[in-house]
Amino acid sequence: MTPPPFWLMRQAGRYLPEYRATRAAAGSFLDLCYNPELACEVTLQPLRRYQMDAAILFSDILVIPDALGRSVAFKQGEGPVLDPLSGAADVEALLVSNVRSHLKPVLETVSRIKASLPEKTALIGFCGAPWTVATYMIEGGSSKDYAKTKEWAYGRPAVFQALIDILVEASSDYLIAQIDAGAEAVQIFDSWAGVLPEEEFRRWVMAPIKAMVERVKAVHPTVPVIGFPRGAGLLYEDFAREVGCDAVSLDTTVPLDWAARVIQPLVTVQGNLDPIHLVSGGEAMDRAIDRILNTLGRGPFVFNLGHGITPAAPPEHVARLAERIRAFR
Ligand SMILES: Cc1c2[nH]c(c1CCC(=O)O)Cc1[nH]c(c(CCC(=O)O)c1C)Cc1[nH]c(c(CCC(=O)O)c1C)Cc1[nH]c(c(C)c1CCC(=O)O)C2
Repeated sequence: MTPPPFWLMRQAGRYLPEYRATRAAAGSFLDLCYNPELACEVTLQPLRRYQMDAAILFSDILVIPDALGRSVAFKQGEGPVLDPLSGAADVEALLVSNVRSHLKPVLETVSRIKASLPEKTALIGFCGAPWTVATYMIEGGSSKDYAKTKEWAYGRPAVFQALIDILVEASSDYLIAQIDAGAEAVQIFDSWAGVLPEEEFRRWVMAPIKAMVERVKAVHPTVPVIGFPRGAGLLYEDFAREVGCDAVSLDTTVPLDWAARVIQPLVTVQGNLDPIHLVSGGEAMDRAIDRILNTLGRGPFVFNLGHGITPAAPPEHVARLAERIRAFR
């Protein structure tokens, strides 16, 4: 047995003092996302400490609404704040043709990272999935219940479909451009996939991601696509079977034995250490890491967290995690 490859969602971030220093020098969070030199620097920071097997582009899923002409801001302690879409007229006014030129700095960041990475380290590009990005655009930020977005999806499906179609096209083009610039795999983050009933999950999570995978594969057939339908529960199986992703990222709640038996025969699995184990550390973290390695580490597997690392994780716990994965035989 060789140790599985690993990287961590949000591996560049506030738990690292060097990130906080660069972030403070950059101005706003979006300024950092659009500054190729500094975005490349923060992408590489966690790799210098922990030598992950992959780097993930430093950016955010909300650069797409920003590129489409919606106002996006990140307020200290509040998370993202967007000017919420109010209806069909706002959807029609989205600046679809603006996306590639607006996101040029991000593509330059990709090229810079690629040029700085050793050959053996993979570069992962990413974007948000249409459903999750739509929730931010309609709610105007984070949400507890996604009520407005669901009202659009259930009660005004034609308008909602028009928005989803725009996001499918813009996001696939963006992923293709990231691959053109040097990304060697891409991940589609559907962080709020888990709040929908079955029928709507198929329509608003599975179908748009399937359309995106088809578009990306038409241009780059061999570049792996990782899907992350966080919270999909039992629907992880149909997602893995039907959407066309090469790998599926498992959230923290997915039972390991079930994943080994049902999902791993279909696709490569990635996951799923609870990020809070990285905060509490100690023997409980060690046991959780070992269970994941022992259950999933003998099949096609990438070690990761079940969601993004939190600012409270002590960097030495991440070092302990990296050591433990590398010691797996
Ligand atoms: C839902 C979502 C967002 N962004 C993202 C998602 C999907 C994954 C997930 O569910 O966590 C994805 C994302 N955001 C960021 C990355 C960078 C790459 C990485 O290291 O993984 C990635 C892949 C940087 C970031 N994106 C953000 C930060 C923190 C901003 C800061 O430094 O002040 C970072 C490092 C801001 C952000 N961006 C978003 C929120 C809700 C927030 C505020 C919450 C927070 O502050 O952690 C939207």
